[in-house]
Amino acid sequence: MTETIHIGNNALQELTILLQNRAFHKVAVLVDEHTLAHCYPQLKQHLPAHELIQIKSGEEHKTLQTCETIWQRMTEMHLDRWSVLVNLGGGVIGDMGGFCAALFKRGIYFVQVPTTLLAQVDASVGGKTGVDFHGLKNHIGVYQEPQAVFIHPTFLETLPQRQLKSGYAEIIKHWLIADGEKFEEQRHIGIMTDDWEELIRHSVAIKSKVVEADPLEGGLRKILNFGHTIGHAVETYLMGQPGREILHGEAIAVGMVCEAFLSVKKELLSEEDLGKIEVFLETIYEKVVLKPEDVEKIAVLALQDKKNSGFAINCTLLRGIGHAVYNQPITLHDIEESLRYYELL
Ligand SMILES: NC(=O)c1ccc[n+]([C@@H]2O[C@H](COP(=O)([O-])OP(=O)(O)OC[C@H]3O[C@@H](n4cnc5c(N)ncnc54)[C@H](O)[C@@H]3O)[C@@H](O)[C@H]2O)c1
Ligand SMILES: O=C(O)C(=O)C[C@@H](O)[C@H](O)[C@H](O)COP(=O)(O)O
Ligand SMILES: [Zn+2]
Repeated sequence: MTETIHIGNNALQELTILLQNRAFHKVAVLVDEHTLAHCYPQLKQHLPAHELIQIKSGEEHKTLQTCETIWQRMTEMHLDRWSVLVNLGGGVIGDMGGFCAALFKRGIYFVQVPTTLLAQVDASVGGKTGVDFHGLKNHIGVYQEPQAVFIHPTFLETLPQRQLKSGYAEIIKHWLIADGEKFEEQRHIGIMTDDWEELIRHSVAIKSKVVEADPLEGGLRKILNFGHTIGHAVETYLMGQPGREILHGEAIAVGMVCEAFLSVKKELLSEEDLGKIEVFLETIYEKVVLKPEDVEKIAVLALQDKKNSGFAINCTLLRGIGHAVYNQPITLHDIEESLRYYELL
């Protein structure tokens, strides 16, 4: 089933219509402290009677422990199987809220109301839900598509610039795997764009088409994971180093440089295209400082990647800008070489 996706400043009206039509027994809204302050005041005008579940923001709270808190609140509210959880937040809220709804009483309904650029262009679409496990990214989870997705670009007005940039990395990823012309056009504009809605629609269209073709990531959907084999390893490794944590999109930007480097090494991508990708990403993201002693510890984390077959690391690489290829075998040595390449840039 492909979820219904509403994009635009009438999206919240569409949410009202859905809730009226479906007449869910109970409505609960999952927020963190920032979305409670910045987004909930506008959302609540579009909701029937409902209750709030508030959790702390941040990747470090995307855990089974937080899920227990959410499930306890859902139990206290006596949510039944005809209730709905409205996830008002970024990818952490959406992934964890979707996971909690999918497992509670073997599954209640949920809808995504993404409030970060990253969630609006990527996380809210496609039904990947879950939590981190001892730092391993999305190690525990299920595929469960929401009833619908309501993307309200106005929510981005209160999003900090660093978070905006984090989401922009997933937009760049979509161009690199599926639209080389868009990459070529936008790399000269950069993040100064003020027409987020057009870029959101373009990204959602790319992701939706891939998810519709391969919802459970048997093959093609792995292209949406470009930059993530190494990006997730970097994100996990730095998450465990107090003061060195980086945002998901920042880690994926590192991963995209490294996996583009390996695309050249595997004679898929040209040196010229690697240069274009590096220059564009360098103009947007601060260099993530990696020390020589980090490299081997980061590389081994890629052995847990969900695209792998046993201990064989299956990476998504680029056959050109706008053309991704999945299930490309790489080694720990390849990953270490790519990280050292990044380190020396
Ligand atoms: N399921 C998927 O397909 C998918 C895709 C991409 C990323 N993800 C996951 O998404 C997570 C990252 O999501 P994220 O980047 O949205 O981070 P996030 O959910 O942590 O939100 C980022 C920060 O912005 C705050 N915030 C949210 N909306 C705001 C607003 N409108 N105004 C002001 N502050 C606001 C949050 O409180 C938080 O502090 C990662 O865990 C990643 O693994 C999932
Ligand atoms: O939807 C997908 O498929 C993606 O790979 C989107 C990614 O941007 C996202 O970070 C996803 O959560 C990563 O998936 P995972 O299976 O590597 O945890
Ligand atoms: Zn991602």
